[in-house]
Amino acid sequence: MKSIYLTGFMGAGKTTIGKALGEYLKMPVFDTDEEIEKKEALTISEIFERQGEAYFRACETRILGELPVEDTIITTGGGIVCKNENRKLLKEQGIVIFLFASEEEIAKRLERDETRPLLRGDKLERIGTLYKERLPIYKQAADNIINTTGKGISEVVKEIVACLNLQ
Ligand SMILES: Nc1ncnc2c1ncn2[C@@H]1O[C@H](COP(=O)(O)OP(=O)(O)OP(=O)(O)O)[C@@H](O)[C@H]1O
Ligand SMILES: O=C(O)C1=C[C@@H](O)[C@@H](O)[C@H](O)C1
Ligand SMILES: [Mg+2]
Repeated sequence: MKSIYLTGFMGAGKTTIGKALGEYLKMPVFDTDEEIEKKEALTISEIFERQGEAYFRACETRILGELPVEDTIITTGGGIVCKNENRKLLKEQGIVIFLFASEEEIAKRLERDETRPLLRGDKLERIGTLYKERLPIYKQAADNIINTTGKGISEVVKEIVACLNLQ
């Protein structure tokens, strides 16, 4: 089977759901953010501060080209779909599942988070701007959309399994 890519906004639950899905399906899971942090030996925030966003985006494209394209779950960074080159790689290499959550739910989930560099400053304003910009891109790049709003992790995992006909 082609690899499964989870996409969506920061806080959509890609990393959390991906790990649970991997356990459920007994499949290996890679998270592009975690892989980049390991490779660079820096946190995402440090990469943004020291090398800038453009460098981080180049790391994302490189890692997409290196991760397995079969029988693997790949949880992506929230901005991976912003580059046309990345959207092409996702479409060619795997099944793309967009984890949707409402803007209000995202704001609630990330209320106390300070790790995401793009949300520094007025967090609600940053979420609002990026959310509106990106929502059509996530939709356009997706093979399947799962609404996670108000749902628990195991419920979302079961919906993904059902939509992939893997049960
Ligand atoms: N379905 C859910 N219900 C409630 N909380 C959730 C759900 N999914 C994730 N969360 C919580 O939201 C927060 C962000 O989740 P997570 O880190 O998995 O998001 P992400 O999509 O990987 O974000 P990023 O794009 O920044 O990597 C975590 O605290 C997680 O526990
Ligand atoms: O939405 C984004 O652009 C980001 C999401 C995170 O997963 C990280 O990749 C980083 O914080 C940038
Ligand atoms: Mg994540």
